[in-house]
Amino acid sequence: MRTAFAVDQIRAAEHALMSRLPEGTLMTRAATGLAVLCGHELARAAGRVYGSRLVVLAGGGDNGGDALFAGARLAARGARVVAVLASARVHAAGLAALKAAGGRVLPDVLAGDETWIAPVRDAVAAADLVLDGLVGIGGTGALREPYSALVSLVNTEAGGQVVAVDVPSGVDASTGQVEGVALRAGLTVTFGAEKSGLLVDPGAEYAGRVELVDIGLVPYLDDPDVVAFGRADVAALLPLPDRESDKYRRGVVGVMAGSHRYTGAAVLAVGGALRAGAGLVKFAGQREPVDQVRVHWPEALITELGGGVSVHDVGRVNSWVIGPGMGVGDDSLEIAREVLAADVPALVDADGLTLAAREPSLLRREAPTVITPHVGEMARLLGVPREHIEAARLEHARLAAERFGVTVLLKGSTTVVAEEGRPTLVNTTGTPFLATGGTGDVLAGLGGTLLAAGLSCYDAASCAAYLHGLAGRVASAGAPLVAGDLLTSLPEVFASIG
Ligand SMILES: NC(=O)C1=CN([C@@H]2O[C@H](COP(=O)(O)OP(=O)(O)OC[C@H]3O[C@@H](n4cnc5c(N)ncnc54)[C@H](OP(=O)(O)O)[C@@H]3O)[C@@H](O)[C@H]2O)[C@@H](O)CC1
Ligand SMILES: Nc1ncnc2c1ncn2[C@@H]1O[C@H](COP(=O)(O)OP(=O)(O)O)[C@@H](O)[C@H]1O
Ligand SMILES: [K+]
Repeated sequence: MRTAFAVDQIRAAEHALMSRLPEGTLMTRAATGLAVLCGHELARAAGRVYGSRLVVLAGGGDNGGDALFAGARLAARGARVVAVLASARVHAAGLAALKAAGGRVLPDVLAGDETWIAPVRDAVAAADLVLDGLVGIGGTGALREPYSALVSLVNTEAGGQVVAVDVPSGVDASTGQVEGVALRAGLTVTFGAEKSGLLVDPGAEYAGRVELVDIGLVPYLDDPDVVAFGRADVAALLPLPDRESDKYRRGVVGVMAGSHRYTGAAVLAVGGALRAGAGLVKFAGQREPVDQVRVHWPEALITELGGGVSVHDVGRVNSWVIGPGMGVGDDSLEIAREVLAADVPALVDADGLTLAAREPSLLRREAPTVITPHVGEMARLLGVPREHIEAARLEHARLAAERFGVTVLLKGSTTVVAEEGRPTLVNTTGTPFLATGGTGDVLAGLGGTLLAAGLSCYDAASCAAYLHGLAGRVASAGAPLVAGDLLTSLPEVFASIG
């Protein structure tokens, strides 16, 4: 399991650790680790450290100090290092070390004219590696000048590897938010512990690959702010059938999905539930989706609603999945009320969430509830513009979890799972090829089966996101996928988790 922390947690741990060590020890550890990793990058890109070209961007805080000391170490190994100073108050000892090792300083960025632009651009374009020590965890708000101009220049002109020191400048280390410009790194070398903002978009996208340098902070950190499951975490939670299993013990999933317009949603949600290992799937819906589910999944038990047949006729289930393609009319609202009145865990998706935005009491249940909104559905539920949600996924997923008292799986480029009292989970599997109609329906079925098998909402949502993302990768292999391909890939994914 990967763990990540917010800036105030890092600061508290840093404070506790620093009080036991001679001054400067942590920066020495950080800069040493940074220089080693940059050395590897240079060896890979330029074939060697000696003679390679390095540009160090240094801001006015300790982030700049780290970069200058790392630059000094690489200069001592024969790299040709030039520094660009973005503040009048750069780390004095770091700058002195760089100069003593043979590093040079480029023309004054702060002079107030534009004479610095051409030499800095040429140096950045020719560099084998650019080291971003402008702003780290001390950054607040959108980057100011000249930082933002330097970052824009590196983003457009860098010909070689770009390495962010601790955090890409312009990315909020706690939230991953970017106001204005931020540095696009190929590698982020972070110190002590991962920062939450490196795991969640947009920050994660700017960070590139993340390498951690251990500086001894771990014993001083409290519970993580954010976690990411790995294969072993999912394997430990996934229920596997044993000799005593029968279909009822494995879990009976009720699926309420589809409508005459959206028949496919029903087929995909039932497929997701079956392929995740449900003992039994009971499908309830209108005639058209019923006909389609019958054709595609003879394994499902079917209840056709209407004509005096209601949700009660479905009988006992261990969990409900409700929403994909079910429609948002008054009939659907009545059905949603009946389904969500059941005292079993429920996963509410898609149209179920549009109905809940209209009638929030639908989500006020005693039994455990997972909601799986995409950004548009989340915008309706919270009444905020979707751009705000995309910019601050952690914040809005947590807000919805608190406001509705449910577990929230917010879908999208970074899927996050939020539940009060638990670290927010960030899913690291997946592929942008999942952005195609119907893939969310498969996820809903998958999550419903894990709930029926007895997993908590948090575990079911987190495992479902992980498995769904892997299925996307297997199905896509770099090419477009269709939602049905996920169902074909799921057996391989489950087998690989073992
Ligand atoms: N944690 C640890 O254990 C260890 C941490 N270490 C390192 O310390 C780093 C934190 O250092 P830090 O506290 O000095 O802050 P830092 O990130 O350099 O930023 C402050 C500077 O940025 C500027 N600035 C801020 N916002 C800005 C904006 N929007 N636009 C423009 N400028 C902006 C701000 O300017 P000012 O507001 O002063 O004008 C000031 O100059 C951390 O990331 C890691 O690298 C390691 O050395 C050892 C172990
Ligand atoms: N850019 C992206 N990168 C990775 N996964 C994505 C991206 N966009 C969407 N997804 C995933 O694709 C799925 C889409 O689900 P959803 O929006 O509900 O579609 P539908 O309603 O058509 O089934 C979700 O699992 C979501 O996390
Ligand atoms: K930085």
